[in-house]
Amino acid sequence: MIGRLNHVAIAVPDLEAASEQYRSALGAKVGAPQDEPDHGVTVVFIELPNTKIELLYPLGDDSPINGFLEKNPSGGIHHVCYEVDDIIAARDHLKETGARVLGSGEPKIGAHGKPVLFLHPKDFNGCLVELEQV
Ligand SMILES: C[C@@H](C(=O)O)C(=O)SCCNC(=O)CCNC(=O)[C@H](O)C(C)(C)COP(=O)(O)OP(=O)(O)OC[C@H]1O[C@@H](n2cnc3c(N)ncnc32)[C@H](O)[C@@H]1OP(=O)(O)O
Ligand SMILES: [Co+2]
Repeated sequence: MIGRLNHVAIAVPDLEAASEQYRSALGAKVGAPQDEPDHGVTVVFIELPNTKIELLYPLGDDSPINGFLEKNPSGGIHHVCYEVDDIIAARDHLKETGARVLGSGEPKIGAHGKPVLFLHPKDFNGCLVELEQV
């Protein structure tokens, strides 16, 4: 059911410093910061030849990544995003397997303008999973 790896997200305590490090130390192609108010984060995408890295920084007081950054003050890998063809079919199948779909259970529009959903990390070996319909 899942297809390509769309992105790996890293929560960072300093978005500008992390962007600059990927640009100058790692020599990566780094995009501009993008506010995602529906998701409570500001994101910076880094284009790699085979996938993307999504740097995440909290936006607003009730950002879903506040708790993660409190527990991991120097940042850390926050989620992986897999592509699916049909997010509603994927969601319904996953619910049948007992996986918890986060939030309202309805897809939201993600940073690429496409529907996304999140699955509880405790149901996936401690790894928060995002699904994106492509
Ligand atoms: C823009 C968009 C896009 O790409 O298009 C995005 O990516 S938006 C990316 C940001 N949006 C999201 O993450 C939306 C989905 N996330 C959520 O709903 C939340 O962050 C949860 C995953 C439910 C975590 O909520 P909260 O921080 O309140 O944590 P909690 O204290 O209830 O956590 C319950 C347990 O899960 C662990 N936990 C929390 N976040 C985790 C993570 N990212 N990876 C692995 N484990 C994690 C905690 O350490 C804790 O474990 P222990 O009990 O063992 O200590
Ligand atoms: Co993401």
